[in-house]
Amino acid sequence: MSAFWWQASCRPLDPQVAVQALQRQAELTKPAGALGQLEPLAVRLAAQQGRVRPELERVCISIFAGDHGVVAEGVSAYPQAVTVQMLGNFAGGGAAISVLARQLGATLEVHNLGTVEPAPAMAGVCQHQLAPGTANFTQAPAMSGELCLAALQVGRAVAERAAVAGCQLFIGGEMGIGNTTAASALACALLDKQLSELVGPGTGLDSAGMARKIRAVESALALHGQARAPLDCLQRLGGLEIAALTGAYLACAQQGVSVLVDGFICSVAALLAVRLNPGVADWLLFSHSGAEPGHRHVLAALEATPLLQLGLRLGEGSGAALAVPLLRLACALHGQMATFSEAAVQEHG
Ligand SMILES: O=C(O)c1ccc[n+]([C@@H]2O[C@H](COP(=O)([O-])O)[C@@H](O)[C@H]2O)c1
Ligand SMILES: Cc1cc2nc[nH]c2cc1C
Repeated sequence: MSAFWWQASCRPLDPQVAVQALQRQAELTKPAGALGQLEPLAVRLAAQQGRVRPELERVCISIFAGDHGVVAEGVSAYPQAVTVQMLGNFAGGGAAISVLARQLGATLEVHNLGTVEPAPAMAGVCQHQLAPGTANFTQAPAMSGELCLAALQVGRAVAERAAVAGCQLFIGGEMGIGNTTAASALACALLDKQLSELVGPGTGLDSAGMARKIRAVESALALHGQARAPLDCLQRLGGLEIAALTGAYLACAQQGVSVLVDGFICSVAALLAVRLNPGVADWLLFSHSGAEPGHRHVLAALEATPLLQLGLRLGEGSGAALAVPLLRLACALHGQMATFSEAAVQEHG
């Protein structure tokens, strides 16, 4: 018996299907390896789905939102009120992720974990309101232990519902003014890297803003620097939406649902999930390497090979959504291309 839910085993990949899918790749009418990263991607999806020809019909996108006390340090180019305001935009269909979800035929859920201004009841937004955002972590832990566990649990429940609904690919998105400061502070605590490599402009800070953001992360690390255990780091330096994402990734891996990870903040949540339960790594696919400078270091720590590099820095799950057509096409190629013998094409020179 595991002491905590997140320590329970993740679903194992299907090794026999992996071998069969690899064999099929070798028989398709193309030079070996010519489809580059798309080949291991299709094989990985096959091993995750337990079917030699995987498919990605049912894509589920869940956005997690929360406010951050650290915005009091002047660390974002945008006001805190944007977090709540964007919830309406997500549900109303006008946000980037709303457009992408429609184009992909994906489901889109919006979960408000907790904002300073309580969000008005809005159709299409699940209001959890666990707390009025986090505390300013330059002065106190961002969350109590209980709050952190409650936020993890929201993500877990969302992922478990997605699994029951037959979701074949889970995309977590986030919205939270100030959350790149939290993600950078977490990356500093979790990785053996210089702070200057892990703190960036987020939504578009100028140089004075960057100086304030660096000072805020330095103060946070001075206060909480002893934290190394992932859950302790999350509680002290994280955010409600980051905790929910972490819980969702853990539960997806336990339920056997493939995950497509979005940008910098989501990648930090993925790193936390893998540190809490290494079996999660088998279920993670990485969509892109974005503009925030810390992102590539977090991806490197996860030994991730992201599919796209488009200079994205939006969040909301948008980078992951943009990579879905590529995943679907990788599955179509893997499943529908003719083999050398089927097409009567000579295999060897
Ligand atoms: O996903 C990313 O890589 C990313 C990079 C920069 C900014 N963001 C988004 O911008 C917000 C955080 O930026 P900031 O400057 O307020 O910390 C938050 O809502 C994120 O979704 C997202
Ligand atoms: C407008 C806006 C939209 C966003 N979506 C995710 N983060 C965001 C930050 C801002 C400022």
